[in-house]
Amino acid sequence: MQINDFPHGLPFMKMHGLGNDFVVIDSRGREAVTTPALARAVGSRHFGVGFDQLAEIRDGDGSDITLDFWNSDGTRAQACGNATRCVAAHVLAEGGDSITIRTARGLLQARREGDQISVNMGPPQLDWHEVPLARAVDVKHLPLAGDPVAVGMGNPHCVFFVDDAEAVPLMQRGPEVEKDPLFPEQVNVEFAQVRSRDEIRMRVWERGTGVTLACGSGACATAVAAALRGLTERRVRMELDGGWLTLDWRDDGVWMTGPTAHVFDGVLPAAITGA
Ligand SMILES: N[C@H](CCC[C@H](N)C(=O)O)C(=O)O
Repeated sequence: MQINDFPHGLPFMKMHGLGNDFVVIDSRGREAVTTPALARAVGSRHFGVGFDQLAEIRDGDGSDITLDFWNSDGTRAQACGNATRCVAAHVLAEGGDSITIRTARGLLQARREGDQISVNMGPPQLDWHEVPLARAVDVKHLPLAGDPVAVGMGNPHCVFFVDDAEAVPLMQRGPEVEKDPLFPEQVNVEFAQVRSRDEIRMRVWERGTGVTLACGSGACATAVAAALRGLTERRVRMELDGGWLTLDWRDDGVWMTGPTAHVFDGVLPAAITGA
C-alpha cells in the first residue's frame, strides 16, 4: 500500500513523552508512507497536526518492529528516545513485557517498568568521528564558548554545563550552536545544570525542530557528559521542561525510563497527505 491507497485518510496516533510530542503512523504490513513533504505538512502546528517528531512503525527486521524518525522540518533523525518509549508502550499493549526495535542507530530493547517504559538507547559514541564533527577536536573540549561535551547517541548532541538552565536564552543560543560549522550534520543542543551527584536540570534545542519540552536522546547524552566530566554518578534523575526521566549509563548502554502518553487518534485527510 502506498499513500494513494489512503484516499479516505491516513490513520495516526498522537502521543507524547514529557510533552515531547509525536505523530505516530503504524505502517506494519505495508509500505512506508512518510516523505519529507508529508512530514513538513503534518508537522506544521497551524496548517497540519504539529509534532516534534513523526515516528513511522514498520515491520521488524530481525526485531519486533522497525522505527523511522522525522523532524518537523522534513529531515530524518537517527534516534528519538521519547518516541521510542511511546511506540514501545503502544506495541507492548498488544502483549508481552519486552520488545526489540530496529532503528537507524541499531537494535534497541524496550520494556515495561511499572507504569513507565524503559529503553536501552545503546552505548554513547564518544569518538569525534562518530559525533559528525567537522574536524578532529577533543570532543571533551570543543572550540565553542562554554566548553561543551559532544556525545553521539546515534544522533549528535552538544552538552553545555551552566549555572542556571532556566536563564539560558534557548531561542538564541540553540540555533547558533545547531548551525555551527563544527557540526556538518548540525547538532542537538543541551543546557544542563547539575543540582547534585544524582540530579540534573536540562533544557534543549533540537536540531530540525527547535525548543522542545524534552529530548530523550539528549537526556542520555547529558547524563553521559556529566558522568564523563565527573560531575555526577552514572545514574541520575533529570528534570526537563516537560517532566522527569531516569538515566542509567550501564555496561550495555544508556537506559532511559519515563512516562508515555497516548493523547488521541486521528485521520490525516488527502489534502494533507497528497493521496
Ligand atoms: N526528541 C528526540 C530526539 C530528536 C532528535 C532530532 N531532533 C535529531 O535531529 O537528532 C528524543 O526524544 O530523543
